[in-house]
This record gives sequence, C-alpha cells and structure tokens, in this order.
Amino acid sequence: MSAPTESNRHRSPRRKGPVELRRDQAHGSTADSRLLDSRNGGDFTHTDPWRVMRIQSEFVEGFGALANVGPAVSVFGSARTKPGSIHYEMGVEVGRRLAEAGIGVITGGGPGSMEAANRGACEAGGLSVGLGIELPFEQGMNDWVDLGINFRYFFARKTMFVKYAQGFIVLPGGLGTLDELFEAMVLVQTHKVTSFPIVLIGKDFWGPLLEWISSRLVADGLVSSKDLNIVALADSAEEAVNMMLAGGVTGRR
Ligand SMILES: C/C(=C\CNc1ncnc2c1ncn2[C@@H]1O[C@H](COP(=O)(O)O)[C@@H](O)[C@H]1O)CO
Repeated sequence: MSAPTESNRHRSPRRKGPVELRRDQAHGSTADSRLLDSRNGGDFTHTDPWRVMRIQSEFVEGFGALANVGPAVSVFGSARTKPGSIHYEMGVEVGRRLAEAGIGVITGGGPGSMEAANRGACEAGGLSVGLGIELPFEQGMNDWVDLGINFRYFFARKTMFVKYAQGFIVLPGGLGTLDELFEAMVLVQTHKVTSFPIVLIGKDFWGPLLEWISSRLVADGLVSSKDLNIVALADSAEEAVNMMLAGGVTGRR
C-alpha cells in the first residue's frame, strides 16, 4: 500500500465485510459488480471466500442430516480389506452386534472395512451411516449405506465422526485409519471429548504400536503414562461392542 499523499489521503475507504480498504487498495470491483459481470465465468468458485461458504454448507448439511441419528459408534478401518478376509468379516460382525444393541454405525462410507461395518449394521436392520469423501479417483458410497453424506473436506467430515458418535471402534488399517485414531486420542487426551471409549480390535495388529508408544513416547516423557488408558484393546467384535456398552454407550430401546 502506498503512503498517503495530499491527493489520495481523503479518498473514502471501502469496506468489504469486516475489512476496510484505503488508498490504492480501495480500487477495484465491488461484490455486486462482480455478481453482475458475466465475463467472470465460474472463476469465483475457485476463490477462498467462496470455499468458506462451501465449507460452511458442509457443516450445516452434515449437522442437519445427522441430527436425529440417535446413539451411534463410528467404526474405522482399512479401505482395502476384501470380503472373506478376517478383518472384513470382523467388520461385518462389529456392525451387526452394534445394530443388535440398538446402536447406529457410522463409517467413512467407502470400501473394505467401512463397507463391512455398514453391511453388518444394514443386514441386522440397524442404522447404517456413511460419511463419504470426495477423492481424486472415482469412488462411490458402498451399497450398504442407508444414510449417506458426501463431503469435500476431510476436516468437516471428521467433525461428524466425533459429534454424532459416543465411541470409536477401530479395525486394522493404514494411514487413514491411523489419522482417525490419533485424532480421537488427542480429543480425549485434551478433554475435548469426555466418556468416549476407543476400542482397537486386533491385539496382534495394534499391540506393537501401543508398545512403541509406551516404550518410546512415555519413556521419553512425550506422553503421560495415563494417556495409555485412552484406548482399550479387544480381540473380537463381541468384546469390542461389550467394551462400548461398558464404556457408557447405550443403545436405543
Ligand atoms: C484407497 C481406496 C479407497 C479410498 N476410499 C475411501 N473412501 C472413504 N473413506 C476413506 C477412503 N480411504 C480412506 N478413508 C478413510 O480413512 C480410513 C481408511 O484409510 P486406510 O488408509 O485404508 O486405513 C477410513 O476409516 C475412512 O474414513 C481403496 O479402493
């Protein structure tokens, strides 16, 4: 911005919402002139202020669609497990047992263990929710989702996993699953959520990770030893769902 001179000092400032623009910054188009200017084409949809509106609409639509889901558990796990594999079948059983306990199932709506948990819930007549995510490659919602919402933004979607669930069950998975697990653990660690059971299924799979957290992170003073209690380990779908119930998740009667 250039320094004030005699010629521009008194030019009136221009307001853009909470932003006030003076001198050279005050030139340019106005919101209504841009709205009426057909030469802009669709370029405005690539601007950050427009994205804020889209982000806001994801929250509004997500909150609206999920407001009445009732008691639910978010189930995370690999997008790559195949029907017939141990982890896929475990996902089906998790979904089924949650549904039988009157608890809805929320997943990422994708393939693999997400599909498995939705399938188990759907087949048992329970609520099966999928929070899909737009990805650079074609990827539809799995067939077992009854209530599906598609998100553009991971962070809006993640809010829904926490806000509408009373606990998390985590099946074996890769980076996406680890991301969701660690986010949940930090929310509990920082008391952003309370009474929120997180159960990992598969002692062989998760044991070494917890052992590393204990032997390295706790030993180096990076994590408090009491934070190890944020997660519990289970070896079966039955055990995991019972831990949810014992942890305060109560199903619909
Ligand atoms: C890579 C493949 C499919 C990707 N499709 C996904 N759809 C919905 N949600 C997804 C997808 N991929 C990852 N997620 C989320 O992360 C977790 C699984 O990630 P991981 O890296 O496979 O562990 C899962 O809980 C989702 O919320 C294969 O075709």
